[in-house]
Amino acid sequence: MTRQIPTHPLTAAAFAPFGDVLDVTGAPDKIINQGLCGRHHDRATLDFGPQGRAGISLFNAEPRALPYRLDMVERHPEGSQAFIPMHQHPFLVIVAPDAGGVPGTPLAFVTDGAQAINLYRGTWHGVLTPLAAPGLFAVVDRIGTTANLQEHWFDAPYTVIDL
Ligand SMILES: NC(=O)N[C@@H](O)C(=O)O
Ligand code: NI
Repeated sequence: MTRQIPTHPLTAAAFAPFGDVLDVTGAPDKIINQGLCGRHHDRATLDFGPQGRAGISLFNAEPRALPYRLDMVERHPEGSQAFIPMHQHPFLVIVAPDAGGVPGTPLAFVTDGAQAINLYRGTWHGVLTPLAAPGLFAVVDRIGTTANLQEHWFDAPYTVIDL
């Protein structure tokens, strides 16, 4: 039996060491557009390093299912990476603390369908993992010509299971 990781509902507090959770649950910072829009202002710590710039890409990813086999996590040493769903389906978010240059034990979260995430620069994470179709996401991350990807393949896979 592989090592199992339970999923937990995504909360800003639990995710705080790894990145930002973006949602509109709290009061907006500003009411704009003649009172017809609440602006939840500047909610992510974006970072693209001295040799990068911000880019917006659209991902059309294959949905996965739980239990989910986790073989690898990666990180972007030169920039943050935000996953903004273009739908209202929950998606799987896997992160791991750094343990001296390699990932520690991963943690798994499931969003509530109305959350986006922004991974801090250098955070170990699983790749974008939808749990339903369409797996459409806007991704805000670093565009640059220098390397920005470090992968870590586990000696033995983990299995992410529904809590
Ligand atoms: N490689 C790529 O563009 N995406 C990954 O970084 C990911 O985290 O999904
Ligand atoms: Ni990534």
